[in-house]
Amino acid sequence: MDQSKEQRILNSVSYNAIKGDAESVLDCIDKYCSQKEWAMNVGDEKGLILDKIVKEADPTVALELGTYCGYSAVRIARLLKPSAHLFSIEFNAEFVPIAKEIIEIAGLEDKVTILEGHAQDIIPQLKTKYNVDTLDFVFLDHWKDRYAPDTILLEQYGLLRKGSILLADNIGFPGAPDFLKHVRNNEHYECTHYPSHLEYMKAPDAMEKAVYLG
Ligand SMILES: Oc1cc(-c2ccc(F)cc2)cc2cncnc12
Ligand SMILES: [Mg+2]
Repeated sequence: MDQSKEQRILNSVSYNAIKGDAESVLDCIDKYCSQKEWAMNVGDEKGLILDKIVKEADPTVALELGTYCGYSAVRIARLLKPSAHLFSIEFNAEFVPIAKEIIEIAGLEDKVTILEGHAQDIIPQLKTKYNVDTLDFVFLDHWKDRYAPDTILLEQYGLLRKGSILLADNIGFPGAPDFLKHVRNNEHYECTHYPSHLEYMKAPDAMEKAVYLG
């Protein structure tokens, strides 16, 4: 059976990246996806915004919704302090082993736990099954119509604390209007908009930071 695009991305990383070197894994994926096959990684341009917010948050416990090939998991985990951990939720069973392998090539397997399933099923288990207290940083990069309901779930399950930082990808395109409606003009959030471009393209996109105020 023909290989998938995601398997071809893994092949490229496995062949070209330096084992244990997260930067080289990111560079390899960005090179492959800008020159060979477009893929929905957050990419190098929006990746710099992600880096900035992760450094600002300096999270002990981070959550990512939408692992895909593990590009943003590597991007986030490479910045985490020794005691910190990233949980990443992915529902597509084909992507999970590929992401695991890419994260391992980056040498970050001890910093990242990939949880396979739908966010709406896993978020309610984070405290009980995964011993999470509250989340310091959340990167939303999964189905755009799930940003708002999953954010509400995070609130309802007491997973956000005063100062928890949410960062959402694709606010410009494909867009997440319900999420913006929920966090903007909401006394419980302080929002900041970051205009950028769609990964590997000239088309406009944007990210939104929403700090939970308690
Ligand atoms: O960053 C992203 C981009 C796109 C996307 C799709 C089609 C298109 F034409 C342009 C952009 C889809 C995504 C789905 N999940 C997470 N991130 C995504
Ligand atoms: Mg995205």
